Amino acid sequence: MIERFNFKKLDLQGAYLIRPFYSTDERGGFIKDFNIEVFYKHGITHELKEVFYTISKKGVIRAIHFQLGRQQAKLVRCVSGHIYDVIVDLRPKSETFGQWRGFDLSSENRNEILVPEYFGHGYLVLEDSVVSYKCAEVFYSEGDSGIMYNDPDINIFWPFEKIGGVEEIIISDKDQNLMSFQDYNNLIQKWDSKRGEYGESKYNN
Ligand SMILES: Cc1cn([C@H]2C[C@H](O)[C@@H](COP(=O)(O)OP(=O)(O)O[C@H]3O[C@@H](C)C(=O)[C@@H](O)[C@H]3O)O2)c(=O)[nH]c1=O
Repeated sequence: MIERFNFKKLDLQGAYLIRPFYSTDERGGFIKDFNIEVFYKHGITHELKEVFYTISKKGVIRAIHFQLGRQQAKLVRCVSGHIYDVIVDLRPKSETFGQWRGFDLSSENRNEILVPEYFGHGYLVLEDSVVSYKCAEVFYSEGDSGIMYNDPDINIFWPFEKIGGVEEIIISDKDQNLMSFQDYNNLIQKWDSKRGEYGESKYNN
């Protein structure tokens, strides 16, 4: 069995749901989740700069993260287990600013999400999981930032019932003290006046 790469443009402009190349035979399976030429053909021209993996127990929530400065587009896939993955459009000039979309990513469905620059990203772990990231920018610790997973303005519907309720979440200290969407809006205003247009150029910090 051979399944070719498949790219689905999402309604948050610049984001994609991608099914990797997959083939199976009597030995097992073969998955290719990135190929520069195929991605280029579909208009995704990010340079791959960094790859990392996170390992999480059921109930872990990592959200909603982004880098302030040195924007980092990333290709995210759950290589083992099952997560509920969420992207949030944080481009102030976008028609879908502040909107979120959620996706089941699992080793079974093999789906991956292309998270564009200026998006927030996070996930809830529904089964013990390993998640892979292929990033178009390196990690920039000074710019490491995020918005609270339960921000009332963004209002993400996390499937907490699948982990036994919200009281079961496992969350880092950092993620319990992230900014609100309102704070983010205020921050953007400051950037606008100090550094020019947000959303159209990469910052060099
Ligand atoms: C993300 C990252 C973290 N680190 C370090 C910082 C810290 O000491 C340790 C763990 O970092 P964190 O707690 O921020 O890891 P984590 O909460 O898994 O952060 C990740 O969450 C998801 C949702 C994303 O989208 C990623 O881009 C990233 O922000 O690893 C790096 O050295 N390089 C990296 O690229």
